[in-house]
Amino acid sequence: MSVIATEELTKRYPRVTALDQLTVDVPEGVTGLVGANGAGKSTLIKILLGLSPATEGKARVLGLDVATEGATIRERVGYMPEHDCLPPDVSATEFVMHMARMSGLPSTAARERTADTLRHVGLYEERYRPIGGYSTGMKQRVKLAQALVHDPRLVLLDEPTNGLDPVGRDEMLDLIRRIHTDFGISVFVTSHLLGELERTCDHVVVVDGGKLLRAQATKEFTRTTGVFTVEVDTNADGSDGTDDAQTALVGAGLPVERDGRLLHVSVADETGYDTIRDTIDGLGVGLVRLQQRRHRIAEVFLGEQSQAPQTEKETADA
Ligand SMILES: Nc1ncnc2c1ncn2[C@@H]1O[C@H](COP(=O)(O)OP(=O)(O)OP(=O)(O)O)[C@@H](O)[C@H]1O
Repeated sequence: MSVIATEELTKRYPRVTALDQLTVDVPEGVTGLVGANGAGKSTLIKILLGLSPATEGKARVLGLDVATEGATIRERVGYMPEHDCLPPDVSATEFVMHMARMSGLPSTAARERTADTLRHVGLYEERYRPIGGYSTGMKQRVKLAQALVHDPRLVLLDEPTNGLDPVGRDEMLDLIRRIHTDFGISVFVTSHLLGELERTCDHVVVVDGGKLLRAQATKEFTRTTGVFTVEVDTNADGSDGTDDAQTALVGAGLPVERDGRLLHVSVADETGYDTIRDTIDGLGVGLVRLQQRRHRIAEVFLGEQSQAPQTEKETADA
């Protein structure tokens, strides 16, 4: 069953069309919504929560119509906003407890759920300190906790890794994955980083300029290629075995591209794998790695997009 379904969804602001006839089905599981800044991701989330009306088209969340059933959607869905929105003077426990009570949980249940949820997101003793003194990573965890505290069926997370360092980002991505594996809650998470979604999501939806570019299972994006990566050990006399392996593979009729100690070997069919293995075996050199390459999501977009969402490398270079 779809947790989100839109049909020709359009949102026009006076000067810009933020969403342009977007039709997409989001299944249960973890789904990433990727697009460059301004692609329309936050606009879509606000429409899905029933907080902003669409100009044209329809959308349903958990089978509910966003135009008429916004309040029920917000009862059943958790939302983690992109921007800082936390009160600095209260503790995480007080804030998340307040949000739990606002969602209708009785006081004892709210207290228990608050403790469980803060533990799940990795906030322990710090949960009693005022939020104003928290690091960005801790604040992101509080925002995540308040989205989960009322045990929703679906959470919408808007750029949850924004402002985090690489370690913080990995921890957040791990937490997001576990929201689904541990609790069975579906996740719809936005990012402008393709690499993040590749690791975390079962499905990826790509938008550009408010239009749908692709919606696919992650494993279809990252399908295997006909290229094997080969790495060999040093020879018995201590010399690098890569030269010999390259010569032997080329001699066996296989096209080889060298990248330092790695040899990328293109094969036309299944017999190519056997040829590589037998050729290296014939050399008597140790095989360290023989691995079929998979497409990275970012590669799928090369040449396909005028303004591709950023890869992690592009962002790091910026
Ligand atoms: N309330 C608004 N009034 C006018 N234009 C808006 C409004 N909200 C968004 N826009 C415009 O709509 C487009 C899509 O914005 P949106 O915030 O949905 O993009 P986004 O993909 O979430 O990007 P970001 O990650 O930068 O927030 C942008 O051109 C933005 O300037």
